[in-house]
Amino acid sequence: MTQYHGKCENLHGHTYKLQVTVKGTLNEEDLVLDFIVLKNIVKEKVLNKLDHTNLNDRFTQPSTENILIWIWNEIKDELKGPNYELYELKLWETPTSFATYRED
Ligand SMILES: Nc1nc2c(c(=O)[nH]1)N=C([C@H](O)[C@H](O)COP(=O)(O)OP(=O)(O)OP(=O)(O)O)CN2
Ligand SMILES: [Zn+2]
Repeated sequence: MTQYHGKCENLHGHTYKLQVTVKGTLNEEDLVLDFIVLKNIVKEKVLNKLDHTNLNDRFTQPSTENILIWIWNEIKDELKGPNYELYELKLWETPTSFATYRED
């Protein structure tokens, strides 16, 4: 992180884990949202843009918090359907360090 003092100001990598939560009601197939559709949106809008890139090229400060806000803005319109909407994001930087983002 560029705007951080401590061990994390040095260039380093993480194996992030992202959890996307959608809320809604059942459709005519008794699904809120097909997992396959959800995964394709996340792949196209998030993973293809961030995975194996230098996050410092996209973010002034690649904190978990800033990355979450960016992901939210990338997928919130895609995840707005007649019966569902984006509810919450959770992003793990390490198995023990994570942040959660929601707009209430
Ligand atoms: N609120 C936040 N705090 C920190 C963030 C962040 O994004 N938001 N990021 C970092 C660093 O990126 C750092 O890599 C993470 O630190 P840490 O959890 O200590 O990760 P380690 O892999 O070094 O874990 P160890 O438990 O020390 O092995 C810092 N803070
Ligand atoms: Zn880090």
